[in-house]
Amino acid sequence: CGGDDDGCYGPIDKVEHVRLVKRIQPGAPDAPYGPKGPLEWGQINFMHTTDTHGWLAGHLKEENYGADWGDFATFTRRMRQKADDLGVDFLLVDTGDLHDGAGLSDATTIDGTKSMPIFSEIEYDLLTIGNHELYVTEVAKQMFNEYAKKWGDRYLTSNVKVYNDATKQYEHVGATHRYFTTKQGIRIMAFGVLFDFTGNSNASQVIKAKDMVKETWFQDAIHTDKPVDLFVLLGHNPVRQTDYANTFTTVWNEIRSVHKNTPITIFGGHSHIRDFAVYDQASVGIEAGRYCETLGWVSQSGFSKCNSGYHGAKKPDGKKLTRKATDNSTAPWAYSRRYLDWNRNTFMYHTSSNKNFDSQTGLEITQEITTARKDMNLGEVYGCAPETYCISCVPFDDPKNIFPGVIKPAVNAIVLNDARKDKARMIIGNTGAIRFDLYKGPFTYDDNFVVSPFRDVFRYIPDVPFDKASQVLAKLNKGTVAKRDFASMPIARDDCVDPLIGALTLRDMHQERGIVRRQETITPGYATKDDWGTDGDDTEHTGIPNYSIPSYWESRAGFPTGSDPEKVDLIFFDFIEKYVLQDLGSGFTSDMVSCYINCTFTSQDFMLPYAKLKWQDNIDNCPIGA
Ligand SMILES: O=c1ccn([C@@H]2O[C@H](COP(=O)(O)O)[C@@H](O)[C@H]2O)c(=O)[nH]1
Ligand SMILES: [Zn+2]
Ligand SMILES: [Zn+2]
Repeated sequence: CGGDDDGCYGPIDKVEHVRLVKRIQPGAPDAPYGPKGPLEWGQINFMHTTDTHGWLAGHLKEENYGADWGDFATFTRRMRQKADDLGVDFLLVDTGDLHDGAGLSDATTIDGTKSMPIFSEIEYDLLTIGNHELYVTEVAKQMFNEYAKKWGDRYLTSNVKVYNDATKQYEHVGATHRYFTTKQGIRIMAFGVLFDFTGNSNASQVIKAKDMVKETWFQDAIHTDKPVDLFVLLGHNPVRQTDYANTFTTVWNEIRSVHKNTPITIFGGHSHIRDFAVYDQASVGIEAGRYCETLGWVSQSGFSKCNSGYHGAKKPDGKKLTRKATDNSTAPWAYSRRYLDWNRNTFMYHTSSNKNFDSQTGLEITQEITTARKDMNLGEVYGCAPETYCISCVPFDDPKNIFPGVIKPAVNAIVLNDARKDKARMIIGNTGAIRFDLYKGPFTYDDNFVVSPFRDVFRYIPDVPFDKASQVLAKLNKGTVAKRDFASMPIARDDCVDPLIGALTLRDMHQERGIVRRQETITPGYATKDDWGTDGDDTEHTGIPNYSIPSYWESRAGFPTGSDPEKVDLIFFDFIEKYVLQDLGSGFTSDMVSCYINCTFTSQDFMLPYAKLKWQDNIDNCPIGA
């Protein structure tokens, strides 16, 4: 086990490369199970990213999601070129949540200082803002002052304003909307709508969708005299209409009330799932998962000289799209959708690029990531985790679940105020603060942020009667704080083949050339079910078990043996302080709450000391395990 070549980490001084997993080379024997067939190109083609949360280095411990931002840059350039060759349109869209999930974005004093310049090297056509750009004032200002300016009218924040220190007013971060004509003549009106988010700092304002649609600029935009061939609705906003956070429907209804037949194509996010929802025969929406695991693909045809300004000449080798949004559609629009696994094998396959895949720009971006990771010591190993612990692949009380397996023992051991160490204590957190599974093997500085990226301060109320404190967890879990809907997370499914894709010929050709090499077994991963069924995943997977977990966890320490204490120190993240106080009930007020260790000790600070304390066995010879 001596470095990145054999798939293992070395000791600290050797871990300095971004490529902790092997680079997948064409035809390599361990290349992951590959895409099922070529993409169906339409007259307009979209690639979609969302909820990247700083994962620009790719998944260093999961080969199937191992491509980095440099590989992605190369892929997007090649796809754009391919679109030009086919004489069709290609638009690249991102729907926000750029921070909070990886060391590259979160290990700097202000989130994003290193990751955002790298993120913005991709030439997106349309972008919008996520809630994670609004929790922290400095981050909101960074978006307003730097990236909104850089992205100009491509950055659509229809219902989000940030306080401008110069004008002393709240102003839209980016543009409210964009009207533009594509290379091939499609005239688009686009909006970018964040769900009705309320957890933002006072540096920003989020206008509720129901109010936004009444605003003059919006009414003017949907009543424009200019011809609109296609509405594009992007948003950090779940596409599924039944999701508690969905406000696309409000905006969609307003557009539809004016434009009965104009197609509306939607790009969503926030719920971290792969999803595709059919709104009506002229409207579909896609959501491209999370954390640089998924790249969403939607293509659309049906534009003609009679119904649009389209003048493109789709070349005969592009496959004609035939799938309508609904079975009984009489509209001219046909679509395809696909969820691509984020790895080099996928990227090479879809660009038929074999050994020539890499581009100078892509390699330079990879190098920037490598340098940034090195400067930030992200590869530094703090311990050797003895097991893999997951958030939801086993039941919540299973020893291999990350909460009983790691988080509770870690806070019990590390979150301790010396002056109060003799007091019994209860620590309560929201499960949503723990963001990713922890893999057996080297636990790096980066992994600290991957597992627990937020700077949520541990606060407490001293000496809370145990009978009151012990009721809080159950009340929180019954309460109003919205729980993420995991309904369409990975599920097992039957084998399936998209009947409309004449894929095998080209695929076989690729296999002969060694671009894709199939493994004997299908690997675990996303097995998505959406409004069109189960044929959306570009690479088939067996699915991963997904157990529902409660919204909150609790851990107890320093309790007397065999009995309950009279009083406890009740410790919790400041992020949930409001709800804890509500559930404690009368007699408990915010002036009773103070920082537990100090006001800078946060949820970013307990995992590294725990790894140093508990996971030192095999530290110099620590293989990555399953
Ligand atoms: O300071 C924070 C901020 C957020 N959270 C958790 O994150 C989710 C929202 O994440 P999305 O990626 O937007 O879905 C929020 O519900 C919290 O669970 C946090 O714990 N601390
Ligand atoms: Zn997110
Ligand atoms: Zn979000």
